[in-house]
Amino acid sequence: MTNQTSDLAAVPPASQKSNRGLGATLAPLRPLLPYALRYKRTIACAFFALIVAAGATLTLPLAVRGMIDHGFSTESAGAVNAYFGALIAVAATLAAASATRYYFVMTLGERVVADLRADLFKHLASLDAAFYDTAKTGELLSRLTADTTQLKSAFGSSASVALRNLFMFFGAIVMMVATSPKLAGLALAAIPVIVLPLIASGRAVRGRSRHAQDTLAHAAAYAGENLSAVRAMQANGAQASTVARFTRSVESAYDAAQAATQLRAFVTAGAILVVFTSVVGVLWLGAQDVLAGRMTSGVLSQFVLYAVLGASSLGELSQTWSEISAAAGAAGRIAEILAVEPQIVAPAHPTPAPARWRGRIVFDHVRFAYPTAPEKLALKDLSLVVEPGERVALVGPSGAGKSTIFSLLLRFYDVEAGSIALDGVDLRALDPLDLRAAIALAPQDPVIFGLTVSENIAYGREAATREEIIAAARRAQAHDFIMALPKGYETLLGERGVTLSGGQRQRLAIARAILADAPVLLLDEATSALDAENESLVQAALHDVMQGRTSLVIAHRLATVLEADRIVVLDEGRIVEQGTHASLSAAGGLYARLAKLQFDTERAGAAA
Ligand SMILES: Nc1ncnc2c1ncn2[C@@H]1O[C@H](COP(=O)(O)OP(=O)(O)OP(=O)(O)O)[C@@H](O)[C@H]1O
Repeated sequence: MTNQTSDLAAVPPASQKSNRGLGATLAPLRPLLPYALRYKRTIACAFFALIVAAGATLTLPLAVRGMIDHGFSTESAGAVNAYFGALIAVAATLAAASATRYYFVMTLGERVVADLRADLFKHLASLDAAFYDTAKTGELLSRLTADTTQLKSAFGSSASVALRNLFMFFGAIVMMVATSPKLAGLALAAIPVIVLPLIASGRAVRGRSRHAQDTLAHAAAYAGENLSAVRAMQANGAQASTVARFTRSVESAYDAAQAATQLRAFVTAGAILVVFTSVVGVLWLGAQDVLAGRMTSGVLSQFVLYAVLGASSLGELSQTWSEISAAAGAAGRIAEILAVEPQIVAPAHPTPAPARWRGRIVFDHVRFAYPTAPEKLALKDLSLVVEPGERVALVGPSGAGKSTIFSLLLRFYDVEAGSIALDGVDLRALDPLDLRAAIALAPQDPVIFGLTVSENIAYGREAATREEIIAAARRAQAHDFIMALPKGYETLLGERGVTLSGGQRQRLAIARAILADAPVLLLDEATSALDAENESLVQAALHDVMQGRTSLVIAHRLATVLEADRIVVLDEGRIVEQGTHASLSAAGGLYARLAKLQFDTERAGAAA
């Protein structure tokens, strides 16, 4: 199979859509709405708390005014206590409402993101081989984790901060008008002067920070890819160049972020200057009114407090706006993945699987090209019948199409022309789950998961009992080495556990296949030479697992081809010869040449 090469330069340019309006920016968040709407009660509680908190904040200036106008005068000394008491009450309400809002809003964010992550992974698991031929796992992982985390902050804190400030802003304006229509009119006239440049610069900031985010995501994907293949990187001596390339992309992410930060710094300075100049200007006018006796100092204080509340809400709004639009970007990326339709799905009315398959496989004039290389046929008009219980060895030079036969049988891809049938049922008429349950696969380099030995053997068959697992391991000649591991069947394998040798991994995969007890066995023999002991153990295990099953083996060993009922020789996507080892050797064709090359070396290797 081909490996996807990674290249930072090949990454598509960041989506630069900085000139979008409010609706367009928020549109990508819409698919997430159903997730939030599942929790209507939480939303209602958060909303209620939000209104109470905003209301409490807005009454503060009223209390302050009363305090200034009446609290300090000797004739109403008793009012002092009342006003201060009221202030405390307002503060207590504010505290309780803010805490409640925080709790419900954060809960909602966590809940929505947990649901979304689960759905996204379920969706990713359903996508087919063609999708993964081109997808970058690093980027998918970053969408599953980083993008959803960004959404959490949007759904949680940012949305609630934005809503609170929106409430506060309009509340403050209403109260300003109520306090002094004249001053309010003046202050409102200043708003466009403040807001318009803010909005314009906000767009620029957003564009730059999105660029920074995208650059960083690609750098992360690149790092992920290289770390997951760290041995290949080190073995090829590519450490220095990989590090240099990663450093370069991190630097360019820094530059992009720096550009956004600079712009934001200027915007902040400008905004503060304009806002405060306007407030001071209005205050000066108000002060004239107070001096002329047209207004009390308490009313002026109240007005100023509302103006400050309004202005700071506006400031916070502009800040959360950039966070929310970043989250909209993340939502857009997630929505893109959720929109990918799996190509290999069960038909509307799948043919039910029989209680027991016989295991007759028919390839009928199959033509197939991989979606990533549509012009290059991997199988050309291939026809092959494998009878129930027959053991067929597939032999052929590299790239002949042996693994492709396996992928098509497992229906990782659909054929372009012709058909494949199991016991007379076209694979496309079956539910892929039923089909795959009928097939056990032991690949050349079996994947060992970061689970215990017994969980690895029972992978995909969680219901298997301990006895069944041990019986399978015994038949696969794996029991003895497993018992020699530190914790036997409970030993943790994989990245954070014990590493197994090639022969041990093969036998574990064979145990997995035995436990699966499927009527069809697909086995890709390891090409790497095993030591004599492992070799004979693996052969014995294979002999056992092939009993009574239809077996297709990509054969690399003499012992395997000798044991096969039939050898099928493939070349360039076609069957060129069929027969037994003896007949094909005598025929002097491709098989004879391949066998001489490969098995002579094998004998020489065994003799050495
Ligand atoms: N995922 C893929 N995308 C595109 N082309 C592929 C893919 N996998 C295999 N091919 C191509 O299809 C052809 C058949 O490949 P296949 O892996 O079936 O050969 P093979 O006989 O199993 O070879 P080997 O013994 O080296 O594994 C080759 O030309 C290969 O480059």
